[in-house]
Amino acid sequence: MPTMTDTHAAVADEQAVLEIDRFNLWYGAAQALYDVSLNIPRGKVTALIGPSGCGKSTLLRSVNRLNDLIESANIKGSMRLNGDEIYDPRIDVIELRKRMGMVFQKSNPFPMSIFENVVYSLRIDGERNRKVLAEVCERSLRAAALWDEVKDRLKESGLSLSGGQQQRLCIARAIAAEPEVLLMDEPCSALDPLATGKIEELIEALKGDYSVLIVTHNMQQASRTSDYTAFMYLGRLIEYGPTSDIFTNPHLKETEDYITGRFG
Ligand SMILES: Nc1ncnc2c1ncn2[C@@H]1O[C@H](COP(=O)(O)OP(=O)(O)OP(=O)(O)O)[C@@H](O)[C@H]1O
Repeated sequence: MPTMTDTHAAVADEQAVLEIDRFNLWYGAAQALYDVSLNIPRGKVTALIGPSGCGKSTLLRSVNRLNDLIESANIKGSMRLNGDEIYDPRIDVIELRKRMGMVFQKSNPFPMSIFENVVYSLRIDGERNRKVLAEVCERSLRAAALWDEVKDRLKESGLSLSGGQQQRLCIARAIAAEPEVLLMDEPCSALDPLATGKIEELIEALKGDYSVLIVTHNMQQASRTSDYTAFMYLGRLIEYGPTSDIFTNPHLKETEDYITGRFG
């Protein structure tokens, strides 16, 4: 197994929103990430793929420091969000997390109305202007491709929506906060194919306006929705490049074996 990442030259043409530099993570004595270096481009969708247990979720959760909540976790290395060191001991983690959106495997609407779910981050920041709240709500629901389905029921509970709608509501809530990067951890794994298709279309539509880093088990999903793909194996980043190249013309045999289903 190669210990150096094969990063395709095209990645260097992109402007990075997130720079991950020789990042290592241990759970107690067990190392889960080894010297991972990758730049996540601005305004693009980047997919993290790889077999179960290779460290995809660990890497994603490290970006917004969710791994701080795990006592046994220790890190070495650097991550920068628009130039700011994420692991700077002086950084305010709450403020840092506000700069990122996070969408989990299982949708997690708050037990409140659809409207209040979407404008939640603005409420936290003390926004009271109804016109502003209504505008942000509509814009975010439109961006999350949910507006037409819910515009007449904004006062109903977010929990009254279908699973797929709930996941789009969570994306709308994340978008409303204008995140610098949107992190998605297998956002379709609990959804049926129809709802999955809608989320995939939505992710495609977010390109350009948003920088998305998405963990997925599903290679078709990675190839359909992402501009760049990073292949991880056993805690290492093996190959990283434009999605079309990774899927049709990978440089490494390990990547080819994985994407053609020979293991994983
Ligand atoms: N909280 C934890 N404590 C100890 N070990 C952990 C913890 N979370 C993950 N691990 C271990 O770290 C390694 C990477 O796990 P991780 O969940 O990041 O992989 P993954 O690629 O996201 O897997 P999957 O696709 O199955 O979700 C695995 O060996 C896992 O058992």
